[in-house]
Amino acid sequence: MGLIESIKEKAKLQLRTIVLPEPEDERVLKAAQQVIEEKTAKVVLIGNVETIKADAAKCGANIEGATIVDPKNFDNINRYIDELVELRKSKNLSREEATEIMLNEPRFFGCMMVRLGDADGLVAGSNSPTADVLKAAIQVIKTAPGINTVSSTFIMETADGKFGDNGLILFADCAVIPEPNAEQLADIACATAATAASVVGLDPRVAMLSFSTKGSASHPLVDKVQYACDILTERNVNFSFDGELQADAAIIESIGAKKAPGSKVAGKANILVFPDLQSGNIGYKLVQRFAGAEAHGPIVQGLNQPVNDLSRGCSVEDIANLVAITATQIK
Ligand SMILES: CC(C)(COP(=O)(O)OP(=O)(O)OC[C@H]1O[C@@H](n2cnc3c(N)ncnc32)[C@H](O)[C@@H]1OP(=O)(O)O)[C@@H](O)C(=O)NCCC(=O)NCCS
Ligand SMILES: CC(=O)OP(=O)(O)O
Repeated sequence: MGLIESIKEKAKLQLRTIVLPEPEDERVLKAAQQVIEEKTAKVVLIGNVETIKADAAKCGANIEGATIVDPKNFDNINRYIDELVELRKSKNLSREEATEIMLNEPRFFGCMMVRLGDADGLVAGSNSPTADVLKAAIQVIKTAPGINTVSSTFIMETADGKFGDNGLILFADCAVIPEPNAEQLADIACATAATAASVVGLDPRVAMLSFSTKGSASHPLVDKVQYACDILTERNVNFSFDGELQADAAIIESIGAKKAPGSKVAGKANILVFPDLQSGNIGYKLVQRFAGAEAHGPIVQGLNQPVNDLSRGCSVEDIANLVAITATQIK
């Protein structure tokens, strides 16, 4: 059974409730139909009931079985507004501003459904930039206890099975932190190792990427990655990691052996931690488009409850797959 099939089997057993706050996008409506048919989750769509039904009819999506929640006609709206005012007290958010957000920003409303237990998780981003989804998630859901850093990972399913574990390899962070410092890079490594183990069932081998392998180049940017490795050593983490490594040394056995002899990770990494968001985001899109890899995510890490983002270039299948992944992240 492939990765997504096995995740869907797990999701079916739990039948969680997942919010899709962007039903104005016909891919979301078609994905809702697929999720309902595959029974991987219960679906909540946010918006005006008549509009959503008309849009679904127009694009031929059968969304029977989905629950439609209209914030403008929602019994519990005052509770949601009060909660947002409380959460943003330190930012002096007024009740009027909170009301405006809850009525008109479905990603915030959807995150509040999750926070207050009216839904289990949320998937958005097909019709909005990542920053909009992340802001709603970070402000409403917040980080999990003891976690400082929200980051993300893509599960890359490469076609020929040569890289990672039978073709499965995680890339991080490709969506959240533009310029991570060494501490944040170490947090990204820890979070991605946890996702690899819990969502994909991998034994993590983390390569901390750079344009240098083991001191082959000198630059403050290389120092940052080396320092992140020192932090991981200090933390005494329970997974294999090595760095700094170039990408070829991380994934090609013969090159890893030449550039980083004796490394437990070089040549066989199944997690690549990129040094910043420029390299991470560009890197995942090139592998997805040039190599035809499936890119599942970005799976957001470090939040107290699961909210996952999509690329605006996603397919109906990508949305349905991420709904299943989200459903299995719920504890
Ligand atoms: C993630 C992102 C939206 C956060 O921006 P921001 O302006 O700091 O967001 P907010 O002001 O809503 O943050 C709310 C709080 O979360 C904190 N926060 C922001 N990013 C965080 C992170 N990665 N982890 C933990 N906390 C974070 C902020 O410091 C802020 O704290 P405060 O309320 O105590 O002041 C921003 O870093 C971003 O745009 N990232 C790039 C997204 C992107 O374009 N990706 C490329 C395509 S996928
Ligand atoms: C993750 C990502 O790059 O999202 P988008 O393509 O929507 O910017």
